[in-house]
Amino acid sequence: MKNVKLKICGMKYPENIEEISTLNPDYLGFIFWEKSSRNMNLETIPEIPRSIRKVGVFVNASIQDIISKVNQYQLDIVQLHGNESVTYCKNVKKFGVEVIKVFSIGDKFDFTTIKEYVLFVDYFLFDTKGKLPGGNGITFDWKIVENYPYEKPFFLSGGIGKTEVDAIKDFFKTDVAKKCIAIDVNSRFETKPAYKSEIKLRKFKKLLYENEI
Ligand SMILES: O=C(O)c1ccccc1N[C@@H]1O[C@H](COP(=O)(O)O)[C@@H](O)[C@H]1O
Repeated sequence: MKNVKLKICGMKYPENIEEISTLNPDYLGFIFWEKSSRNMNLETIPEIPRSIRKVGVFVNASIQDIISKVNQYQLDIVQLHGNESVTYCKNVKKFGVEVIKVFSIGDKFDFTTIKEYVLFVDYFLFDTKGKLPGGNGITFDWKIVENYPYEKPFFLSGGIGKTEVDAIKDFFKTDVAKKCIAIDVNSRFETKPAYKSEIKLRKFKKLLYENEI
């Protein structure tokens, strides 16, 4: 049994945060990008179990802004979803948070281009290249990830919904999946922007479990 972790991203509404927390995901994500319909604008995040790690998602933000949000919302992890450099990641890590660096994948991807990041981030996250920096709701060809050459663990993301369960199952038969620590879901589980369906997510979690993913 692989027991992959689950990250539910793009949370915004207090009652929905509390409701989705009852599913005990491993990570809850909050978008800090003003142009997103999921932009987080609450003063505080409601109390959630400590076992659920809070991830702040940023797109080319200033380090100052990141640090202020980490302190305000007690974020455990920072997800960098823009063109942040290796030096930038290194500087964010100095503040004692874990760093997820995102790379968006198109028709092909040269993993040698991200080698310099390996020493300075905690995880990679592979998302689909699209019109928006993230939250495009479309999948990419996961076969590309089979060429991933590093040991650094990664999150698999981009348009994942219930219809991807069979593909996820197949992906977890590949060698590279040993390095995939989490499945990241977002727009495909929404009933309206940023509002996640508890029923759909519960079913998805159950399907992952039943398929021994
Ligand atoms: O969701 C957004 O609005 C968003 C905006 C800016 C950066 C990242 C964003 N979301 C991230 O995108 C991925 C994939 O989402 P989806 O499944 O394709 O909807 C996810 O990691 C979100 O954190």
